[in-house]
Parts: sequence; structure tokens; C-alpha cells
Amino acid sequence: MIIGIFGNIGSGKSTVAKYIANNYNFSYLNLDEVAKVVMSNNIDLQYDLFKLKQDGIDVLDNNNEIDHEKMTEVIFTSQKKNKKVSQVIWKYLKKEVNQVLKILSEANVNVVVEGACLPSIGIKSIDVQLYLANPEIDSFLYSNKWKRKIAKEKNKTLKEINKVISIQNNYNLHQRIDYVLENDPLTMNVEVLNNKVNEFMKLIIK
Ligand SMILES: CC(C)(COP(=O)(O)OP(=O)(O)OC[C@H]1O[C@@H](n2cnc3c(N)ncnc32)[C@H](O)[C@@H]1O)[C@@H](O)C(=O)NCCC(=O)NCCS
Ligand SMILES: Nc1ncnc2c1ncn2[C@@H]1O[C@H](COP(=O)(O)OP(=O)(O)OP(=O)(O)O)[C@@H](O)[C@H]1O
Repeated sequence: MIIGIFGNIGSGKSTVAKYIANNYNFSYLNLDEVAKVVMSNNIDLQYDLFKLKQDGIDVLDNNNEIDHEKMTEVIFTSQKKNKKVSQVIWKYLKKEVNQVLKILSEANVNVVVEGACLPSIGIKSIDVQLYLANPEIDSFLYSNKWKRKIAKEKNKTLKEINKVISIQNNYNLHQRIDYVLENDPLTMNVEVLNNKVNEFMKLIIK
């Protein structure tokens, strides 16, 4: 079985996915981590990113390697530029994830895969897609208390966090959701969250 978890930055995806991996014998796959590997050694991806310079999007350094600072600036500030760069990266990310999932499923290994943009990457083999809803993060009506904590943890500004949330909200509109797990960190501690995960797992594992 493959469980996919998506939700905005800092919504609690890793917390939930690691709990499932550790308590239900699932392998854990984090799209941010896979993306790092894909971006670190792929000449075709580098060339595709180089071509984006024609559109005024520059994420490469003088050696045409990915420049983390430039990438952060593009991903966290502009919806339009984010989309162009993401589409290029996600093509390669999808290929890699599909390969890994194929090998694991052939070996009968259960997998929990998580990523903020998981549904947009288009991985068809996911059996159950869970949306992690975190009102402190998803909605702009709430206080900035939690977002400030996440910003600090990730060494980002509150402005960058807000921008990436609005970009991710756009990506995640109208995506397939099989189950919504609400995680409000100001009213629920991790133990309460884990109990909700147990309820979800009871439903999907027969
Ligand atoms: C923008 C980068 C340099 C920021 O790195 P950094 O270590 O500072 O932050 P981190 O990777 O933890 O990302 C922070 C949050 O932004 C999200 N995020 C990352 N890339 C994107 C993207 N293209 N679009 C929307 N959200 C994104 C992450 O999923 C996470 O929720 C890095 O995330 C990156 O290279 N992203 C491009 C690859 C990608 O699309 N990965 C996401 C797979 S879901
Ligand atoms: N219910 C909760 N109670 C207390 N802390 C929580 C709760 N849920 C998540 N957290 C904390 O919030 C932070 C963000 O959670 P986590 O890293 O799981 O989010 P994420 O969705 O994986 O983030 P990213 O998109 O950046 O990968 C972590 O410090 C985590 O321990």
C-alpha cells in the first residue's frame, strides 16, 4: 500500500508520516529529500533550468549548478516563476519517485510518501491521499503565532512563509483528497495527533 500525505509548509506532514513509518512498518519517502538528490546530479535537469534564463528565471550559479539562494528566492517569492521552475524539476522528480515506488511495491513494501506539492507531481500509484489540514498554516485568518515558529525553524521570514503558503494553496486546490486529518497545533499536542493517525490507519488497514 502507498499512502500519500500532502499539506502546506509546516502543517505536520513529516510528523505524521514518520509516526506511520515507525508504528505501522511503512517505508518513509520525503519529496523534499528526493528532490535534493534529483537536483544534485542531473545534467538534463540542469540544461532545462539553463533554458529558463530566456524567461528571465535564473537559478544557476556561474558553473551552471543550482544556486540554493537563487532557487529559494524564485520558489518563495513569485507564483509565476515558481510554477515554471517547479514544472521542470517535478518532471524529473516524478520519474525518480515512480521508479522507487515500483521497486518497493514489487518487494511488497508499504510506503508513506509526503510532500507539500505531492498531488501536483502526479504520482498515479498512490492508494490513499491524505490532506493534512493545519488551520494555523492554511488560513490567513488565524494569528501568526504558529507561522512565526515555523519561519524561525526554517530560517525564513514570515513574509516568505506567507508567500509559499499562498503558492501551495493554489497548487493544492481541486486535488484528490481521500481523507482529511486536522492538525491544529495550538489546541492539539502530538499525542492527540497520533491518536487521530491511529483512527485513520484503522480505516485503511483491514
Ligand atoms: C526552494 C528550496 C531551495 C528551499 O530549500 P529549504 O531547505 O530552504 O526549504 P525546504 O526544502 O525545507 O522547503 C520548505 C517548504 O517549501 C516547500 N517547497 C519546496 N519546493 C517547493 C515548490 N517548488 N513549490 C512549493 N513549495 C515548495 C517544501 O515542500 C517545504 O514545505 C528547496 O525546497 C528546493 O530546491 N525546492 C525545489 C524542489 C521542489 O520542488 N521540492 C518540493 C517537492 S514537494
Ligand atoms: N500537533 C502538534 N503539536 C505540536 N507540535 C507540532 C504538531 N504538529 C506539528 N508540530 C511541529 O511543527 C513543526 C512542523 O511539523 P513538520 O515538520 O511535521 O511539518 P511538515 O509539514 O513536514 O513541514 P515541511 O512542509 O516544511 O516539510 C515541527 O516542529 C513539528 O514537531
